[in-house]
Amino acid sequence: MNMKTSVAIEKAVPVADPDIARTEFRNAMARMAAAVNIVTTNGPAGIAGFAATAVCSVTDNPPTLLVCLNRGASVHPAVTQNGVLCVNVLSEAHQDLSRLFGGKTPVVERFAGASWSELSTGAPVLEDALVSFDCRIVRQADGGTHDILLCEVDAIRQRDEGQGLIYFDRTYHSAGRAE
Ligand SMILES: NC(=O)C1=CN([C@@H]2O[C@H](COP(=O)(O)OP(=O)(O)OC[C@H]3O[C@@H](n4cnc5c(N)ncnc54)[C@H](O)[C@@H]3O)[C@@H](O)[C@H]2O)C=CC1
Ligand SMILES: Cc1cc2nc3c(=O)[nH]c(=O)nc-3n(C[C@H](O)[C@H](O)[C@H](O)COP(=O)(O)O)c2cc1C
Repeated sequence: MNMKTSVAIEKAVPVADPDIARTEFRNAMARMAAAVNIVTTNGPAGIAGFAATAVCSVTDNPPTLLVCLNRGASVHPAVTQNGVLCVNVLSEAHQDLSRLFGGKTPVVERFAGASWSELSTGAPVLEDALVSFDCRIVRQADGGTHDILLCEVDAIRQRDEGQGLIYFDRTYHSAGRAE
């Protein structure tokens, strides 16, 4: 079969200028679809939460996730000092909530946008999240501008209905079935 594609394949040229490299990297990352989460924390350093796509599974033994958090984010001290966090996986109904937690908005306004409960660590659990992973941060690695947080899962709450929320090409999409 003669299958033609209309995809332009460009030669990979290493970029010397770090600003251009950052822009190219971000433009490339914008083509990588990702699930959207709200990562929350609570404890002695206060309540906080932020929208996050840099979240993934590490191992199931013990169940562990990683979360990459920008060191310059206003939420950084609260998350790292509390040592606990909850990864709340968003549904398609949560676009506005994701925008609220995506930066700049004061913490009180962020949490006023939805209903919350808690599981074992005290980190806020979004009532209608698709799934919530309540975690303790067990290790922190240096990722340059970001800290890579290894998080052991203490408790999980999930619901069966609802479609996922996907971030792709800098816009939100619903994660329906492909077929
Ligand atoms: N991992 C991260 O820290 C992410 C941060 N953001 C922030 O949200 C805002 C809006 O982002 P977009 O509309 O998607 O446009 P954008 O051009 O800033 O980002 C495009 C893509 O690049 C990646 N990215 C962006 N900033 C990054 C960073 N500082 N470190 C590592 N990867 C990064 C993400 O995959 C993002 O979807 C920006 O301020 C951006 O920095 C967004 C997504 C992920
Ligand atoms: C869709 C989306 C995904 C994001 N993913 C991450 C992420 O994985 N890690 C991160 O540190 N910041 C991420 N951000 C940015 C944070 O949500 C934002 O910096 C955070 O809310 C703190 O902002 P503040 O410093 O204004 O409080 C993301 C933003 C958006 C809109």
